[in-house]
Amino acid sequence: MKAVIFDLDGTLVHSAPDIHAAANVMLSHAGRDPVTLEQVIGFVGNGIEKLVERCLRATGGVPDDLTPHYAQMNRAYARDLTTLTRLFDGVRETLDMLDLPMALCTNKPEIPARDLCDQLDLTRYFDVITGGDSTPAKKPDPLPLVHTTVALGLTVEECLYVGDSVTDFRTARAAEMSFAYFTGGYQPTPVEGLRPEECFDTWHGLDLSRYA
Ligand SMILES: O=C(O)COP(=O)(O)O
Repeated sequence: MKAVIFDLDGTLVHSAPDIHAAANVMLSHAGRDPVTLEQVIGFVGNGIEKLVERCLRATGGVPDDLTPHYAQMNRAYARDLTTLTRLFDGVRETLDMLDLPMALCTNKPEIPARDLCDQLDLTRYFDVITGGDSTPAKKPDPLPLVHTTVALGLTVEECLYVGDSVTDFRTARAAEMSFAYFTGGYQPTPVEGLRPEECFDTWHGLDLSRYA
């Protein structure tokens, strides 16, 4: 293994509280009731547009024109990207100890992904940051992961992808890349087709080389 590529939300950072706050600002502008943090945790992972759509569906239905709701969500989220967002315990120690090139491949749009990393002092770890709008397709399409690999100057066989969701798992499988599943994130339920030895539930003392 020559590099490790990480998912962001629910894998490295517990970002749902800020996403939740922004979603409720967006919903209040739309005249809707708020959603709970637990609902939002279930809505994260397929990009901000899907999250907005899922919030609106859960509170009365999806309007024909989603554009103003996306804009409202993006504005509210950009204001408070890291007010409530924290690294999962043990993440920084793992990143500090890993003596390999590292990259990010998230469905969060690239600008907020980069800003969040800057604000939490994460940017310096990553040679490549691929957001949900950095390529024409989002995960679970393999394109963003393959793009990240190529940008690292490596092949898919030389990289490990680390994520917390079925979407991440399917992305890695579609790209034919090794995968490690963090079960302490946003989708703790077992995934069909995932071998138990590919799972870990804590970042403390983690040796990622065993998943390669
Ligand atoms: O859905 C999002 O916006 C981001 O989710 P991800 O970091 O788990 O890909």
